[in-house]
Amino acid sequence: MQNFQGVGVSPGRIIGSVRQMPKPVSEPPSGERLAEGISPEDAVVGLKAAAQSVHDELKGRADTASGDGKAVLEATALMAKDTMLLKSAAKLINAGSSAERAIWEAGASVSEMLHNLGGYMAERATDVLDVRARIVAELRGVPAPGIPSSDTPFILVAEDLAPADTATLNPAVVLALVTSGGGPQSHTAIIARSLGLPAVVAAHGVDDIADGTEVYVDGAAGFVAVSPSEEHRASATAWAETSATLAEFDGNGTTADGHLVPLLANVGGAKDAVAAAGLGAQGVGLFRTEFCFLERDTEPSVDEQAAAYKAVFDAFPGKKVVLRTLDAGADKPLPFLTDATEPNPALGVRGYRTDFTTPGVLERQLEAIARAASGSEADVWVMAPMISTAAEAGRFASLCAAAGIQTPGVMVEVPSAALTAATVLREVGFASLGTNDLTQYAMAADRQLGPLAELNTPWQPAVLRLVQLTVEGSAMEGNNKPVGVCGEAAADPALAVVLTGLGVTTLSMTARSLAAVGTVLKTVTLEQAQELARLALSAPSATEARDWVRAKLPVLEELGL
Ligand SMILES: C=C(OP(=O)(O)O)C(=O)O
Ligand SMILES: [Mg+2]
Repeated sequence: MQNFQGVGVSPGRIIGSVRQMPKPVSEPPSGERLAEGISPEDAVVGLKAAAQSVHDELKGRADTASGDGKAVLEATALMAKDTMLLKSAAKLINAGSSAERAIWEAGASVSEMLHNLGGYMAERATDVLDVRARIVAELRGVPAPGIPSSDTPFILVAEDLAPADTATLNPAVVLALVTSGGGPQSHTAIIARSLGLPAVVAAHGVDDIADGTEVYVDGAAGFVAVSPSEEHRASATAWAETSATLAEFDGNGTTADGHLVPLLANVGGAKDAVAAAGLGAQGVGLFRTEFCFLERDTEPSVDEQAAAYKAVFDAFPGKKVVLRTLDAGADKPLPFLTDATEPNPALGVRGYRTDFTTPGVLERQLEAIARAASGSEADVWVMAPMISTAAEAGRFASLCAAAGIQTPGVMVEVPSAALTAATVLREVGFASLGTNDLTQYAMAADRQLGPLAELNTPWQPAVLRLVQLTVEGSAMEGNNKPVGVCGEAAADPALAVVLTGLGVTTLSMTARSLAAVGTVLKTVTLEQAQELARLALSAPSATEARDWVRAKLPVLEELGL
């Protein structure tokens, strides 16, 4: 039996068979020629056959899909038979190029042409690149790129997942996620928690597990075992039973003694918002607006943005919705705002800083938000990501005021903002702690890197101290501005108790975690939460902070959390 130890990022114990995420298709070498003995005619016939089978595969998946997914798959399937694409590839083959290189180059020119046409056509540009990669994979006889399609449920093993993979991940067939890379705050972890899938990241060596191998995954312990034992089977069955009995969130975030901590949801668009409202979220604490436009390489119009935002506001009439302005860059590139060649993107022009290099986009976004808010019944708050100084906070507040937005705020996710919270909060109405980035920057550890996963946990006492300083800063000079948490820390029930003890006013998380956090929070008084916060702050390491706090919360073990 072979075991792998990684970092558990989303609880759940399950047994299933592995499917590896295929490696991205590499570019055929420039100038690659037709192999000896293959005539251009034969190569063209081979190319057409490969294109046809890519078309048939995508079409087959479209036939069983529904909604947005169906439309995307149908459009991509058609692209595989696009005459312009195949004709220009055939021309290159006739001039001596290999079929792989020919379709690669033809795909690049068709994609560029669509991109230059703008509007709807420009959105098809990435479909062409997807299709050419699939055709090359078919010609090479290797698996198609992207999340494997399957009718039978499987455990997805990957190096890491990109935010865009979410769109094609079907939670009905993916049972759990395991990655060899990725940190606890990576997008794989965020996606897993939002889908309620057990997940383990930074599990070194799992890339070598063969497709079809049966494994046991424990998403709380960060453990993966090949050839599950009887004990593992019993444990997976027990989890299936307890997870079904965890009471639904009753829409009232509170400690045992009635100290209210509203539990809000993190959403990326209207679909998430509707689901979150259904799961009892008391509002939205983080609306990641960049998630509405991840596939876009042109700036969405004000009308288009207003429609996307209003659809989220409409899911929460009379409730608070905290919208975050575009947080492009680093792990979430948006081609119309970010420079893909930056040497160090996490420390680069991302979040609010894109306004330095691409002025105008933020103002147009604020205009769209104001328009959407004025036609909705939600209580809309607006915050900027990656604020580092009080001056930036002040400028953001002025831009909001100019757009008619009443409640400006900031994300506190850069340590400088936490350390100067008193002056930052003088400029704006509220703060929301982004513990994912706050951890990455406090520990100088890229949140996407598996080998740094141990550093990259919000249980680090240094991170908890920054949370405490932010809360203290907010109370100084009579500011008393609300300070919430919207990083992944809020979704960890034990850490949610600690954060409450540190004095944060709201906790925002993936809606799937509301029930667990709500249940555990109700088992402690505010005073007990404060005691646990002191305990965590005094720990010499993240592991001890977590272990010490968990030992005082036996309810976690009882619920399998
Ligand atoms: C909530 C956060 O923002 P994101 O994960 O989108 O960077 C964070 O950094 O904690
Ligand atoms: Mg962040």
